[in-house]
Amino acid sequence: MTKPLTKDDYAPDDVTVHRDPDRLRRVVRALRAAGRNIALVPTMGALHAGHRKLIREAHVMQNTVVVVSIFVNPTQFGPNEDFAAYPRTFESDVDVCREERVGLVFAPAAEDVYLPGATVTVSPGPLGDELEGASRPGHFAGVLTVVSKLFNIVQPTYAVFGEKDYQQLTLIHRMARDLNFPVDVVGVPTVREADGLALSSRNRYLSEAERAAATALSAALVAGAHVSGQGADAVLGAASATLAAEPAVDLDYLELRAPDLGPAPENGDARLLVAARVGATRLIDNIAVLLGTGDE
Ligand SMILES: Nc1ncnc2c1ncn2[C@@H]1O[C@H](COP(=O)(O)OP(=O)(O)OP(=O)(O)O)[C@@H](O)[C@H]1O
Ligand SMILES: CC(C)(CO)[C@@H](O)C(=O)[O-]
Ligand code: BAL
Repeated sequence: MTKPLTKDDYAPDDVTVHRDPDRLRRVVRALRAAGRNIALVPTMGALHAGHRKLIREAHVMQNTVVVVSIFVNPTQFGPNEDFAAYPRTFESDVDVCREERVGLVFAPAAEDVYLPGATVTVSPGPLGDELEGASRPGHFAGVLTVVSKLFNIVQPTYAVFGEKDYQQLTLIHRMARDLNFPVDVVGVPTVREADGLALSSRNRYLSEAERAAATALSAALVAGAHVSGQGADAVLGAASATLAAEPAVDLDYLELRAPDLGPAPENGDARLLVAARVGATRLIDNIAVLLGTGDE
C-alpha cells in the first residue's frame, strides 16, 4: 500500500532520503503543486566541493527545493572500468547535503532504476562516439539514459551539471533540446584545487606522486589558453609540451573543438579538452579558449 504523504514531505526541515522512485515522484509533485521549483543535481556520490558548488547554484534559483540524486549508474561503466571500486560514501554524502540545505536526496537501488527486461535506451548520436565516447564505448548512452530517467522521475525545472564533464554537459543540453525535455540545463564552471587540479571523486585513487603529476593536465590547458591569440597550432603545441614533460601522464586525447564540440573554428571561442591516465586513474579536464584574436 502506498504511504500517504505527511507535512514533512511538503516542507522538509531536514534532508529526507528517498530510495523509492514512485514515492520521490509523488513528493516532488506535491512540492510543485505547492508552488515550489525543483532543481535537480545528479551525482554519483563521494561528494566534494565541486558538488557543493552545483548545489549552491541550484539554490540561487528562487523558491527552489534542491534534489540531489546519488546513484552510481552501472550502465555508464565499461566492463574494465571502476564501477565496483567507485567510492561510495553515503553517510558523509547525506551530511554534505544537510550542510548545503538540500531538501531531498534520491538514492535508488539499481533494480528500481532498471526494471528486468528493459531494452530501450537513449542514443547520444555521433558525438557519443567521440572524445570520451571513443575511449568509453557506450558510456554516453548510459549517461543519457539514466539522466532521462532522473528527469522523468524528478521532473525538475532546473538540472545542474558541472563543466568538468564538458562533453556530458553538451550532450545533456542536446538531449533536452532534441527530446523536448522541459528542463533548464544549467552548467557550472569547474571547481579546482589551489594548484589547478580539477576536483573529482576519482582524485582519491591517486598516490602522492600521482597527485603531483596530475597537475600537468590543468597546467597544459592553461599553457594552451595562454597562447590562444596565436591560433590552434600554438595552443595544441604548448599544451602537448606541458603534458610531455610529465612522464607519469599517459595521454588519451588532447583536442581543440568548437564550444558545441563540433570542429574548432580558426578564430573565436573554442574548447580545449584533455583526458589522460595517471597511474591507473583516468582523469579529464577542459578549458575555454579564445582563438586567434589576440595580438601575440
Ligand atoms: N570539480 C568540479 N567542478 C564542478 N562540477 C563538478 C566537478 N566535479 C564533478 N562535477 C560535477 O558533479 C556532477 C556529478 O559528478 P560525479 O558525481 O561523477 O563527480 P566527479 O567528481 O565528476 O566524479 P568522477 O571522478 O566520476 O569524475 C557532474 O555534473 C560533474 O560534472
Ligand atoms: C550525470 C551522472 C550523475 C549520470 O550518472 C554522472 O555521469 C555524473 O556524475 O557526472
Ligand atoms: N563524472 C562522470 C561520470 C563518469 O566518469 O562515469
